[in-house]
Amino acid sequence: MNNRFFEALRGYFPDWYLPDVYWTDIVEIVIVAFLIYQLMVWIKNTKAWMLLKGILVLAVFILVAAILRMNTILWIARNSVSILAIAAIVVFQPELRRALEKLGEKRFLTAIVPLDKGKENERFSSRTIDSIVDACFAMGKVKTGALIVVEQAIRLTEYESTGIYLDCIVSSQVLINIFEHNTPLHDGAIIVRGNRIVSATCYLPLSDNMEISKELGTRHRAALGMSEVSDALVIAVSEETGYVSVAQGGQLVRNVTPEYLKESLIRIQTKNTEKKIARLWKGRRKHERETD
Ligand SMILES: Nc1ncnc2c1ncn2[C@@H]1O[C@H](COP(=O)(O)OP(=O)(O)OP(=O)(O)O)[C@@H](O)[C@H]1O
Repeated sequence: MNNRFFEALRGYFPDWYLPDVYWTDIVEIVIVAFLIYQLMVWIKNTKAWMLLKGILVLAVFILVAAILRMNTILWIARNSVSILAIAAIVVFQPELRRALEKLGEKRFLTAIVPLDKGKENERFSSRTIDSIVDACFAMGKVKTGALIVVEQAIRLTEYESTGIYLDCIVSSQVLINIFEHNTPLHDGAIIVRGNRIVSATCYLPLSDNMEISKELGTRHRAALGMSEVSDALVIAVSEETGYVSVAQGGQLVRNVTPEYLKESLIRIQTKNTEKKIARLWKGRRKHERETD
């Protein structure tokens, strides 16, 4: 069909050069366009944008050097390309890691290869959501600082190990107790996995985002930093203002309402696909029985 189409087109435009296009070529174009788009989005959302601007300035400088035949500069440029490439990989290691992790996070991968089946069971309940929301706003009211990391698909083992190992069910009372001033566990962050608090006093990576408000200190910087290097949802309760803030995907939303926090938590509550399929299947069977 493809060939017939191009033959007909060639008949109409005999002088035109029309290459043979197969469906694989179209798929290839779509894949490449998608990859370029993702790369552009990645560049826009990370420090890579600054790098790109730097590369452009360097490229213009080298072009001018080439036009003016400045051989020493050209020799330096030629010999430092590989060093610069390695330096870029080192500097952008967190972003590159995040990009690869994001690739593994994609739902289509887990839909085809159910690698994360175990994680499905670790989804948190609505009771956990209510406990977190209640505790955060209760702590905010009395200006008790808190930092809560709600783990998602990416395991936070390396951060978990910086704190004190715990294994207890999430409840608002436990959360309030952990962050109570002058208690051994109040400093640092807690990590919530499923319905359990797995670690307290954890040290999180600090964001080096220059755009973050100067009035925010290290607690909020740590919340943002954690959200930049993982898919976790991080909640910070300010000791200074009592405001509850939410960081996710490198974005910090300050002074959120209980409804906003609850909705954010519901959104990340892992959907149990198995249950869904079972429910659909059950519904179908029921329907079949009724129509029998
Ligand atoms: N890297 C980190 N990882 C985990 N917790 C951290 C980290 N840095 C700071 N914190 C927590 O934040 C507390 C200090 O908060 P700081 O006052 O500097 O931040 P802030 O953003 O101004 O918050 P607040 O509004 O509550 O004062 C520390 O006592 C500690 O509990």
